[in-house]
Amino acid sequence: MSDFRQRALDYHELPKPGKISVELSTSAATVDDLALAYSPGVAEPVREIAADPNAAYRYTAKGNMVAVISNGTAILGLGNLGPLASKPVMEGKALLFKRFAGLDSIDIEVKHRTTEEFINTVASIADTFGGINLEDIKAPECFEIEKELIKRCKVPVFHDDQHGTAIVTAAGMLNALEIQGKDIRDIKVVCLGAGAAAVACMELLIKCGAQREKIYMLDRQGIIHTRRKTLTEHKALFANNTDKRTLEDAMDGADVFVGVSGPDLLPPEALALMAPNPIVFACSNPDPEIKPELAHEVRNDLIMATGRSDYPNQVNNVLCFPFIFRGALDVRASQINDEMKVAAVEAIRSVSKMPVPEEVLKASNSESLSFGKDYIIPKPMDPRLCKTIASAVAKAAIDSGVAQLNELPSDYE
Ligand SMILES: NC(=O)C1=CN([C@@H]2O[C@H](COP(=O)(O)OP(=O)(O)OC[C@H]3O[C@@H](n4cnc5c(N)ncnc54)[C@H](OP(=O)(O)O)[C@@H]3O)[C@@H](O)[C@H]2O)C=CC1
Ligand SMILES: CC(=O)C(=O)O
Ligand SMILES: [Mg+2]
Repeated sequence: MSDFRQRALDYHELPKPGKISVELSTSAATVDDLALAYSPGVAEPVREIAADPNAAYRYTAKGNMVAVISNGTAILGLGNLGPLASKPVMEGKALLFKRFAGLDSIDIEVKHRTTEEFINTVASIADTFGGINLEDIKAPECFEIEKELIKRCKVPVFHDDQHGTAIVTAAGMLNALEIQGKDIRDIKVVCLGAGAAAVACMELLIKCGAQREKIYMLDRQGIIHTRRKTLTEHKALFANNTDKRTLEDAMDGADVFVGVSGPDLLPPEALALMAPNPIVFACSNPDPEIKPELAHEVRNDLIMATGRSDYPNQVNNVLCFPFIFRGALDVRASQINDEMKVAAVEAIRSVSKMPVPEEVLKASNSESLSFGKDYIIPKPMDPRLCKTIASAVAKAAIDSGVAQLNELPSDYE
């Protein structure tokens, strides 16, 4: 067994199995404490909440609690391995919520037969939480699930693989284009993958100025084009009126490659076909579409990013979901809308241009980091991310009319 594999297994097993636990937030030492916490005292907040559901924010942990919910149908790039196997990833997301944004989070893995059954299950428990983070649910079901749950739930529902990934990709891409001297309105984009992450990433890049007809999206059958039959609704939005059919056809002269598909799917020969000063976001986890070492061997003019922590330029939704929920929950937003997403993109971009604090250099084993080809996006452990993104998101929620609280928390300024 490789050393890293054993270390990863030990990390999850020891000192006790898993990565999260529940801690008490108040005293439960004496008879008097128990009389307040449980019977008879607990009846008082029960009555308050029965009279006014908003009182749950005052008397329970709801307002600082996010559920991470999956059915395990698209676990990272590992595929459909079922709900239970997704648990380490979902516990991991809960760990990241707590570590980076101080949000309490619990993972819930749902076994279901139909999409409707999944939707009903989540809708039935949604009120317990301040927000719902959907994770690793495959396309095309993820689109209907999110749309229906947004309609049915009073708390924000956010499919992280769609929007968290899109926000971080857009932030990193706008920065990378600036460094490579390319205009988003002119770029030819290849997107390998046509699922949850791909569709949302390309839609957000289009909102940022990319042209739909210059995007070539590929699935397992090659380029999605207008003569293909039986395309799903979301793939059809990207059907390109082209004679190109293969990845190599699409890569010829491309400025940007976004990989949200699977491991080692970008051959070096295809990378060699790209235009000068290309941008390659090989975001599949845990193994990217091309290994950075190999990509740098083929091109010395590229900007290279992956979804992993152990290479420069980690384009990963961890840079978004803890902070976007922090901002949304702090003003009790009823949803996470486009205004809040765009605010998050700009906030992430702004942190990447600030001088990097010593503690971040230390945590990332770097001697220096400054905005450039190997630092297009901040490191997740940058303590400025939380305040910068959360406050931008909370302000956008207030300005766009979806916040129930119309003032930022006092510690934001
Ligand atoms: N870095 C980050 O932050 C994130 C990275 N990702 C990564 O993106 C990938 C996809 O995730 P997600 O969108 O949630 O999953 P989905 O299951 O929704 O989509 C997967 C897509 O990849 C395509 N695909 C798979 N294998 C191939 C192949 N051999 N050739 C071409 N296309 C292929 C599928 O094609 P088809 O439609 O034909 O089945 C499908 O369109 C994963 O590797 C995941 O780790 C996801 C979210 C965040
Ligand atoms: C990062 C992530 O959410 C994924 O790879 O699915
Ligand atoms: Mg995911």
